[in-house]
Amino acid sequence: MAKELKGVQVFAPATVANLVCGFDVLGMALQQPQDVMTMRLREEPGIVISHADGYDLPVEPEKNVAGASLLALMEEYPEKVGFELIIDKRIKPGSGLGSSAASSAGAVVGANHLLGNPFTKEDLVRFAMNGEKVASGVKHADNIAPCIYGGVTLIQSIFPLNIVQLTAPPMYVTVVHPQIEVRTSDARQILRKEVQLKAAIKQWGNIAGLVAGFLKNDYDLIGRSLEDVIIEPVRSILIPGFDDVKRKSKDAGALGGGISGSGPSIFMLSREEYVAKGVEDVMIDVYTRLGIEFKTYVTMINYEGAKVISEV
Ligand SMILES: Nc1ncnc2c1ncn2[C@@H]1O[C@H](COP(=O)(O)OP(=O)(O)OP(=O)(O)O)[C@@H](O)[C@H]1O
Ligand SMILES: N[C@@H](CCO)C(=O)O
Repeated sequence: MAKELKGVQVFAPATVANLVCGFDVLGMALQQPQDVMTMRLREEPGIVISHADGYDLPVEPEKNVAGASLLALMEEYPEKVGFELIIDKRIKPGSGLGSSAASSAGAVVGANHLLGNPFTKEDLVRFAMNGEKVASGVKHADNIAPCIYGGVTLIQSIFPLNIVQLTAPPMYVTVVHPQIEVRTSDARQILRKEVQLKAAIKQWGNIAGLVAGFLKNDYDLIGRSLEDVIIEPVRSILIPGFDDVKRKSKDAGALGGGISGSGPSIFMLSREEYVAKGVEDVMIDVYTRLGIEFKTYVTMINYEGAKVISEV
């Protein structure tokens, strides 16, 4: 009988990319939902992927985001190694909640642990960006970085990779995921390639305001800065109920919010739990009236990121 090699179970959190005005540069990790992944070293080199969930995702390493990320890691590891990976997705693919990033980040965090932690977190982000390239056609890190570091992260630059970990005051995050699929690759293709100077000035004022609001624990500034004049007006057309959810959530006391990643999920930030729960009621009401199936989460910022929870 083949001997069982070392294995681990990894939790990888959902993430909200963009954080409204910070397209491709800001992201936040959530406490819920989280993907679960079981990984083992193999005696043979190579990657074997299977799914413990009902999603029809590719198992070929170069087509699965987890496999593509591991291949990048293996290229920089000095010895030949092999991994077996069982993915149990709790974050639905195409949700806008960083489903692809959770698989990519979870896989490299698990592999690094199994190999004795030869790589830094920044290395792991670099490897996992190869998974995002498979999912969306572009190596962006605004989901990957918060998934690996936890909390709120700023991608100051992709090439060279420069990640800034931001502090942020405690906040509740209410999420509604209408059960329609918006692929990141499609949601990127509909964006205009040029931006008006007037819109750019508004946008970079908001990004700077949001970052300053996080660092100063200034909830009012955070709320005032949660505005996107470039991406949201184009993408929100793909999400039925978006304007209603946003307006009514703010009336219910939310600081603000917008599209999570490339959608269709919508997120709203609140300072108090009772407000976050009131926002959930608003979301339930809007989607029940529209007759669209949905799922909601009332959660908080996850400050830990993807982690090995046990050896198996
Ligand atoms: N292990 C995997 N987990 C999730 N998606 C995968 C995986 N492997 C390949 N994919 C592909 O990646 C795409 C899903 O990624 P996509 O970026 O569109 O969704 P998302 O990660 O939920 O959204 P967002 O990045 O906006 O938060 C699908 O086309 C899916 O087939
Ligand atoms: N920044 C990315 C996140 C989604 O993966 C986008 O909005 O397209």
